[in-house]
Amino acid sequence: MSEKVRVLISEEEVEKRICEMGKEISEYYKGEEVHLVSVLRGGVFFTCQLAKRLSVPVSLDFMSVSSYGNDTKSSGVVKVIKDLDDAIEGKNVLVVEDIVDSGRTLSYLLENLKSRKPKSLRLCTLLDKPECRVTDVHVDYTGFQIPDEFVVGYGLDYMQHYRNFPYVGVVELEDEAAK
Ligand SMILES: O=P(O)(O)OC[C@H]1O[C@H](OP(=O)(O)OP(=O)(O)O)[C@H](O)[C@@H]1O
Ligand code: HPA
Ligand SMILES: [Mg+2]
Repeated sequence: MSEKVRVLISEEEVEKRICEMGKEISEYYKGEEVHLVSVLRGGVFFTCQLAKRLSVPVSLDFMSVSSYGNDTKSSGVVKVIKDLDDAIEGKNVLVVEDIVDSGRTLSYLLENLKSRKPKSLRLCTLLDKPECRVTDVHVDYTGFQIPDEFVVGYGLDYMQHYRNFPYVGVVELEDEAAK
């Protein structure tokens, strides 16, 4: 098997949308500070781009969770690989993710963070696949709703590849033997 990547959302579209999201989020937190919790590894590209578009004071921390490993299907088990460095009690926490798919990762993570008593807790995702949800997750800010296709780029990987692509693309698997 080899794979091809078809562009789904161009670099220009992604960056234009992130600017819009930055304005909306800055408006919401006006007069307050926001503490971004970036979800490694996938969320890091979107976090950097979004953070540059926020006009309110920003602080930043990272948490690493994983449930896909090298598969295109969720294992169903969310593993914490790295916890936050700092406490979030009393902070306005905005979780920044690349994608909400089955919802398992974010449902687990939001419950986990809620128990640490932040002042507020909201979720921002670049991509959302609403039709794939197996667990309810409330998303406050969505960049794009996309269909049920496995996507890469802008932080998202297939077998750890393509995270650095500046656009969002769909992975198309090609059977070498069928050629
Ligand atoms: O809604 P879900 O079905 O839970 O899927 C979404 C999660 O899956 C991916 O992470 P992954 O577990 O692949 O780890 P990674 O970010 O390190 O690639 C993605 O970055 C989200 O965190
Ligand atoms: O569509 C996807 N692509 C890459 N990683 C993912 N993790 C959940 N859904 C996806
Ligand atoms: Mg992830």
